[in-house]
Amino acid sequence: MIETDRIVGGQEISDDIYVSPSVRPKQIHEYIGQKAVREQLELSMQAAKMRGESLDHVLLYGPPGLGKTTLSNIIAQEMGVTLRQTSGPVIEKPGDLAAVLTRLEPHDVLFVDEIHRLSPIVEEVLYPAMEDFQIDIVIGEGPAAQSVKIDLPPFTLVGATTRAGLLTSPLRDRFGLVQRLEFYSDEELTQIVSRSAYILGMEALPEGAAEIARRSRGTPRIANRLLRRVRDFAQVRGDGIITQPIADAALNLLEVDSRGLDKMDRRFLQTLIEKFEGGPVGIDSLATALGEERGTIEDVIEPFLVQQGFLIRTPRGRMATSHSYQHLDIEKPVANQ
Ligand SMILES: Nc1ncnc2c1ncn2[C@@H]1O[C@H](COP(=O)(O)OP(=O)(O)OP(=O)(O)O)[C@@H](O)[C@H]1O
Ligand SMILES: [Mg+2]
Repeated sequence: MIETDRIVGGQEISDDIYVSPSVRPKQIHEYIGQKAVREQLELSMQAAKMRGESLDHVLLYGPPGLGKTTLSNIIAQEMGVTLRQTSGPVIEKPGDLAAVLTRLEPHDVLFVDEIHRLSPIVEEVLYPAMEDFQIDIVIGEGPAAQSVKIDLPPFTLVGATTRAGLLTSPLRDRFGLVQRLEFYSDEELTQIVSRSAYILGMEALPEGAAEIARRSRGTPRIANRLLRRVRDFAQVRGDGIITQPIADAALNLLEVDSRGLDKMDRRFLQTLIEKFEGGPVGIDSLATALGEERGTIEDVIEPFLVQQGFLIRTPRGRMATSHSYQHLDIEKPVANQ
């Protein structure tokens, strides 16, 4: 099974809490990369401010650890308003949502993480709240029950999800700004690593930062995590300075390979190649062979492998690319068509 504290996983793990708050960018100019998203948001925020209105509702989606929470904090900061945070699974009943909404001040940002996990009855309450800044709540029970309309101050809902495909279309349609966060380039991640090292008072040479960046799977959260591990190694086995050879040795020890793949990724590709002749094979057969849940494979393993060209998803199933064979050093059989 996949360890929940997978070192190259995009999800937040216990280890991250020591580093994330201090290195999290607070202003938009500190937010590295995601140029298109940043430009769009800056424009919309400026326009909203000029009109004295609240910013349109924003939906941020993309794999974990790419900076959705960070960006929502920045939006509130740039708009000069308070950020209220909650998440889909936390809001169990319509009343929970009503309580959050009625406490908002004009133009506040309400951040709803994992918005795809809102229950349908809660979602119903959200529609008029987003559209007309109004909610209908039911007071009392049985025949005496009464529906009451409550006006809300204009606010901005920032929804975040790793699974945009799971959003219902009425919810999705109510966001004025829908932005997809992309994996970061090696150059952008190098900047992120260097910036974090500086903030944390570490000495990292540019090649050392670049080595960590290359192995961080396009994900700032992973880059910051690997940086901390490399620092430990540098202190114990070196002189504390993060050089390229030190970063390389530390990451090899952690079994994060030159492309950022870990044991789990390699096992996935190996199974696909060795048990299924490289595919195409259905996701369910692969899941069974690996003893993993289908959802985990789809969310946690595949996106990065697809993005890096190790894997393709076809209507007939998953297929390993020649890139995979090369990376695992397995000879690709000549097709006999
Ligand atoms: N553009 C960026 N520039 C610099 N650092 C960043 C950037 N984006 C994210 N980070 C760093 O990566 C860490 C993870 O980001 P964040 O918590 O915003 O991810 P997320 O997309 O909300 O993930 P999740 O889906 O797990 O909620 C942050 O602590 C921050 O330090
Ligand atoms: Mg988050």
